[in-house]
Amino acid sequence: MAILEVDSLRKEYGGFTAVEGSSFSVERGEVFGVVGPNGAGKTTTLKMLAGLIEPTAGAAAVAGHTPGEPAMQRRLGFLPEESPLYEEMTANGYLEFFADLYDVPAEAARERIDRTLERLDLEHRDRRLGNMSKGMKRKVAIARALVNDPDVLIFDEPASGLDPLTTNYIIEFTRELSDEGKTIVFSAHNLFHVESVCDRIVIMNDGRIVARGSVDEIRDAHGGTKYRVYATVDAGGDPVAGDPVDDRRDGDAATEFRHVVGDMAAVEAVRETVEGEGGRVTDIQTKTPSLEEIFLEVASEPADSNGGLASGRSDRRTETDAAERTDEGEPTEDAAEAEP
Ligand SMILES: Nc1ncnc2c1ncn2[C@@H]1O[C@H](COP(=O)(O)OP(=O)(O)OP(=O)(O)O)[C@@H](O)[C@H]1O
Repeated sequence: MAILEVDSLRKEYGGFTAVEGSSFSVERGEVFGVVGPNGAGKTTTLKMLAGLIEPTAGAAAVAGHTPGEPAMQRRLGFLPEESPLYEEMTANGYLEFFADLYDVPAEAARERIDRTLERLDLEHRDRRLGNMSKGMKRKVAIARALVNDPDVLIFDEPASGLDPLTTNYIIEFTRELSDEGKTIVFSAHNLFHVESVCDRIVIMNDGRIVARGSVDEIRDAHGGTKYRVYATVDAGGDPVAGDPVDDRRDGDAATEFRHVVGDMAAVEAVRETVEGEGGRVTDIQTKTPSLEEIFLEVASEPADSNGGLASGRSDRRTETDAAERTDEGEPTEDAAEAEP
């Protein structure tokens, strides 16, 4: 059952469209990744879900509530990309302060804070936040997002700029939270982590969703596994009956080449051609594209508003946006970007 629904979200800043036609839903207990290059619209999307900024058009619902409603805020934990903390406070004092804001009874708050900081392996809890390392501060910010024991967590770049050990800790912690039934939506640049922890993802580019699904589904939709067939034929022979090959080395006695094909039937066709020329296949290797390779491919292609790839790139500053606004009502003003 979907706990988070996003329907045709759009966000404009002045004449600039930062997010356009964004629709997706997240099931209870899922880890859902929002991926994309710098400026793709990830933070804007997450802020709209957290109720920190108002969409220009479209709607979102978290556990049945509109972002920003007090009932939703109680069920949501948000970790902003930048999380300035009150430098003079200790980690304990800071987290107790936020627990109090959420009306968590003092004893329950103490237990929750202790447990979370223990799991995050945060030492020196009575050290001033201003004297903590970047990684320690990030852990405190994560603990703050959990202080109200939310069902849904929205993490914007939870491990950005941290060392590999701390990063792994945070990614592992995210996985544990999901195992406990929490729903997590997070954005990240590290695609290896995204691939290792996310059930499903959307890839955004230029404000639009350009691919969606599990990493495997996206991989299949973008060519899936490829087969590299290495073969040799006598010099002068025709390696694959006129098909252009990807790599070819002409020697005095033989021509060696590599041909990349998409399925086993094509592999067999190459083999038959090669053997028909008196040559032989010397090796066959499978090549599965990494999420990074797919990302680079889709991030350079235009998108339609449904998350499929389309033929025409939309200009994010088009006049047609103005026409759309007239149909859908006046854009609303941004809510103040305050911390929740
Ligand atoms: N308050 C704002 N006013 C005007 N433009 C904005 C504002 N916030 C974001 N933008 C623009 O909207 C676009 C999307 O920004 P957003 O921060 O959502 O991207 P992002 O995918 O999170 O990028 P990054 O990976 O660099 O954090 C960018 O071009 C950005 O400059």
